[in-house]
Parts: sequence; structure tokens; C-alpha cells
Amino acid sequence: MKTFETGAALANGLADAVATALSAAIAKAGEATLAVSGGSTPKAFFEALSTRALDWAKVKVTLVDERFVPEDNPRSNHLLVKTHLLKNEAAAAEFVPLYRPEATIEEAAKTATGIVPGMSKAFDVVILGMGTDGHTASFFPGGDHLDAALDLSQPRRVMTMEAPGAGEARLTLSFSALHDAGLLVVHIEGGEKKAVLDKALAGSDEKDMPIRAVLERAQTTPDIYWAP
Ligand SMILES: O=C1O[C@H](COP(=O)(O)O)[C@@H](O)[C@H](O)[C@H]1O
Repeated sequence: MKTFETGAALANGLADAVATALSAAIAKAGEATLAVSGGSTPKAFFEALSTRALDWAKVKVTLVDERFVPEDNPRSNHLLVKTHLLKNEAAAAEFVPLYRPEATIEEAAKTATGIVPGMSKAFDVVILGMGTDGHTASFFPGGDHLDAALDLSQPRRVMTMEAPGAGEARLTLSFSALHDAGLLVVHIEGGEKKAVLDKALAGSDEKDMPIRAVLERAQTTPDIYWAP
């Protein structure tokens, strides 16, 4: 685990690591893909990353998960990314939203599956968060499609999820779409989340604590970033 004294120090350290990984991918393949999480935790990291100098015009950014709400909804993760990441140097990046204004969330997931980056090869960088219920991405305990979303043979890249603790219906990358990222990060802050992570690391059912799938079964060993 990479432990930092403050959230600001973590934000800068993680921004440096992500900028280095994106630059390396651009040098190797001429482009780079980045999938980020929503919620409240990543704001300072987004602000720091937005200032890093790299060839952002060659970076495609998408979300790990999204609520089925339009971009102007205050709970939209797209709005969060637009406000805190897609500015400064990073304004040149291309953003590919998961939300689509289709009639149903199933149709939106199918449309998004066809256009999200990382389709033909693994994402270069994936940043995951975690809720105090042990969810990551929108892999929620009690989710209606949790088993399918955590199945590594799942061919779909974008899935739908409804769960008691999720609020709005969700669109989420499947575990198969994100587990093999070049750089896979779990970013958590605070004592409560550390205790949840420790419990997941100690061993519990994936259905109760879906973060465990990432810790145990991801092809890429996740780097865990934590600050009190
Ligand atoms: O619902 C969500 O929550 C998690 C954690 O959010 P936080 O506010 O506790 O940081 C987040 O990783 C996920 O992307 C988001 O949709």
C-alpha cells in the first residue's frame, strides 16, 4: 500500500504516477486510455492531474461507472470529471461518456459498449474508488447484475446495475474490461475506508464486498493509494 500523510500529497503522487503511465503509453502506441471513478474522493487528484504536462490530445478519458443521469445533473460523474479534470493541460483530452440519452439504460449500455475506449486492448490506466459498503466501480453488494459484472469471461464492456445502495440505476465497466489495465489503482482515503479495505483483504465473500474481486482476481496487481 502506498500511504501518504495528506490527501494533497496523495493527489500529487497519484497524478505523477498516472501522468508517467499515460506518457509511456503515448510513446509506445501513439495514444493512451484512462478510466476514472466518480464520487467525492478523486477531486483533488483530478485537479492535480489536470496540470500535468503531457500530450493530452492523444488521451481518451472515460468513466469506470456513471449514474443514468444527464451531464447537467449534480450527481453526474461526467460533470465531476468535466469540472475537475478536463481543464488546464487536460482540456485537450477526448472524453467518452458512459451516459447516453437513450430511452432505456440497457440501450445506453449497448451504445456505450460500442464506443468506450479500451475495446480492443486493455486500458492503460484505471483508477478505482471504493465505498464503505465495499463496492467499487458500480459493483454493488446486492446488485442485480453483480455476478455477470464480476465474471471475467463477460464479453460486455459496459453493463447496467441496480442495487439498494446505489441510488440511481448505474452504467459500469465490467470487471473483464478493467482488470488488466496497464496501471490499476485503488484510491481510498480515511480511516473508515481503510478498515473496510483491511476487512476485504482479510477475506470475505465477493458478493458482500465486491472490491475483493479486484484485490484477488485482477490480472494486474492493484496499487492501493491511501491517505488518512
Ligand atoms: O458511487 C460511487 O462511489 C464510489 C466511491 O465514492 P466516494 O464518494 O466515497 O469517493 C466511486 O468510486 C464510484 O465511482 C461512484 O460512482
